Amino acid sequence: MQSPDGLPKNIVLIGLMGCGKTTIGRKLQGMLGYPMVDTDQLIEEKAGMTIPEIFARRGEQSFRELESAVLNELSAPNAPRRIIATGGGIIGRKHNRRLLSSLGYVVWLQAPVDVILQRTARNRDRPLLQTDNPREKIEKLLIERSPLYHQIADLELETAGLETEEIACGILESARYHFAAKP
Ligand SMILES: Nc1ncnc2c1ncn2[C@@H]1O[C@H](COP(=O)(O)OP(=O)(O)O)[C@@H](O)[C@H]1O
Ligand SMILES: O=C(O)C1=C[C@@H](OP(=O)(O)O)[C@@H](O)[C@H](O)C1
Ligand SMILES: [Mg+2]
Repeated sequence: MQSPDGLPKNIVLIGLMGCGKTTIGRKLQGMLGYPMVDTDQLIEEKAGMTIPEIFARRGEQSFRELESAVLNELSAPNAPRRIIATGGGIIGRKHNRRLLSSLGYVVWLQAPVDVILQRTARNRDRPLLQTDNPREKIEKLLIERSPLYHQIADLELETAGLETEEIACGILESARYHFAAKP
């Protein structure tokens, strides 16, 4: 499929909490002029609760079920082109990884643990980090999840020290090159 902006498919943002998926997704929406969706926001709409409320009242497994359901919906045939920001744990399930890969150009946003800690300390809306030792939790998740992010990433991008504008421009340039090489 050809497209005038050189991006025939969705852009999918993956990576650990605090790497900037939601922020960069919004930036790309402003630059590309087509909609961005965030799986976390769709989950909250579906559940009628915030993410901390879902974790507290129903537990993480229930959150993961909702996450998979939302991803299935985004994968419907003939769904419009979008920028898709995901939650950091969406890659845990094999079926989710398969869907994400087929949805489009998958970008793994990265940041060092110190930067993640700094960025995520600004609010309390990430239940997995509401522990006595969030650093330990981030390090553990990074070890567990990095191979899974790597499995499906078309692009791996270090974000520390970069402005959001630079990151978004870098993604667009790489995506266009990717689709030009593999139409
Ligand atoms: N490149 C960046 N430079 C500085 N701060 C950033 C950058 N990307 C994201 N942030 C900040 O980090 C925090 C977490 O970003 P967010 O987009 O919510 O991450 P994610 O969706 O991956 O969890 C936000 O406060 C955001 O403004
Ligand atoms: O890493 C995770 O398992 C999670 C990441 C969060 O999204 P962000 O990565 O956007 O913070 C959110 O989906 C939920 O709190 C669980
Ligand atoms: Mg987010």
